[in-house]
Amino acid sequence: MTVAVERHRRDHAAPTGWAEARRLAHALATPLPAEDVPLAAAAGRILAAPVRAAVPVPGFDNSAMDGYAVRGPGPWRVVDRVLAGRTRAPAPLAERTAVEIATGAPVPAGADRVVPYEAADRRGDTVWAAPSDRRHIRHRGEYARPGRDLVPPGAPVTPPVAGLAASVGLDTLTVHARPRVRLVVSGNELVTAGRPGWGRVRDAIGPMLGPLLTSWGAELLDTRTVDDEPDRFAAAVAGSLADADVTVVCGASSVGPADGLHHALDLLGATVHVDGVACRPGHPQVLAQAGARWIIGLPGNPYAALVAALTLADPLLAALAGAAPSEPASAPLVGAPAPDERHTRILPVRYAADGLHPLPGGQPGWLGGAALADAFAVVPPGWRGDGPVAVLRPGR
Ligand SMILES: Nc1nc2c(c(=O)[nH]1)N[C@H]1C(S)=C(S)[C@@H](COP(=O)(O)OP(=O)(O)OC[C@H]3O[C@@H](n4cnc5c(N)ncnc54)[C@H](O)[C@@H]3O)O[C@H]1N2
Ligand code: MOO
Repeated sequence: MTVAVERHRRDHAAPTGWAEARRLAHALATPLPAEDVPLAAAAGRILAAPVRAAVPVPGFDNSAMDGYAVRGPGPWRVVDRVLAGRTRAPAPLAERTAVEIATGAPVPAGADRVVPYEAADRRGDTVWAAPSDRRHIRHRGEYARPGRDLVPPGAPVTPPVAGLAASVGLDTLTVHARPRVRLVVSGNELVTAGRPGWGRVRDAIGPMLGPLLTSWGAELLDTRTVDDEPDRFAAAVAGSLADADVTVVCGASSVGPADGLHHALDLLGATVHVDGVACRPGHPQVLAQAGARWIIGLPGNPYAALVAALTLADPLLAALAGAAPSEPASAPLVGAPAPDERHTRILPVRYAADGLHPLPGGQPGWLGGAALADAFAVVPPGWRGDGPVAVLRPGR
């Protein structure tokens, strides 16, 4: 009870505005150190150093078409056939000769252009073609020279970035470490499998947040369940800090006698940056820091937990991974909710031709609306149904 009474006093502090909470969660954190990782493992990470060409691309003058490499005015006598994959240069072309050539094969020195098959007329060993300005030759280093920076630090490693890196001779990329995250799910009432008996509640947050945090770039260390006894709960949070950059706690963030997050943060001497956010649902959310470690407290109601994760976990993980804050899209909202002067409301919505339509089933304790949602509309305080609203899409 002492815990609850202390909390009531602190709870008079004004909550942080939703947009400000989101901004703080990104602005307060600095990126984790850089590491070199193989291309296959780099997708989704954020570059800590530029992608720098190690070799010229193309690596040698080569044909952009299947056809004939020719020299001088035609007709030309076909003297050889050059396919891709050879590692020695073909013999230089003499005047009025041609080689049959494949796309990507090295063009012999002296060739003026490549005549595609479609533009060529071959009879026996002789080939004719109309004059043309199109050369169809890709020159060594025309796309990139060694040492050229192609993608800047801070950019995400998309599949094309990985492909580009391979094309310029790289096997690894220098990226920021992934934030190591642990989920601590608390509640005496929780069960983690099967049909909950009377008085029991199935944990819905662990199965939702694990994949969500991973989609935001986290390396999920594990999910731990812990009961509500304050000292055991505090020990679980303290223990998690040993190896987790971010400990996400759910179901202990409010003001009740069993809501021990603030007690745990006091014992840790943590700095609390956000304690309550002016949004519905999801107001009992916490962002705290103990040294270089971060603690996020999410409410126990599952939809409220999702909203709070969108508010604090998404931007914090982005910042630790070295990514820019995600800029929400915006779209008109059709069917205004009742005005709320003080809170930002986060609604599950479906896209339609005329805009976003709120879905039923957005109660704090129920994921029915969220499960069918295309996205989540952010309705600012005092919104009266005019103009577009910001839209969040989990799983960027
Ligand atoms: N006097 C006040 N009471 C409450 C307030 C308040 O401001 N003043 N806020 C309410 C709001 S809003 C929320 S949200 C909850 C948040 O409470 P906690 O974060 O401390 O969470 P619990 O009390 O443990 O649980 C709340 C609710 O959610 C269920 N739950 C918890 N964990 C899970 C889980 N992993 N999966 C599914 N369901 C879960 C739990 O059984 C409770 O029903 O506080 C309100 N009270
Ligand atoms: O966070 Mo609570 O209702 O706002 O579920």
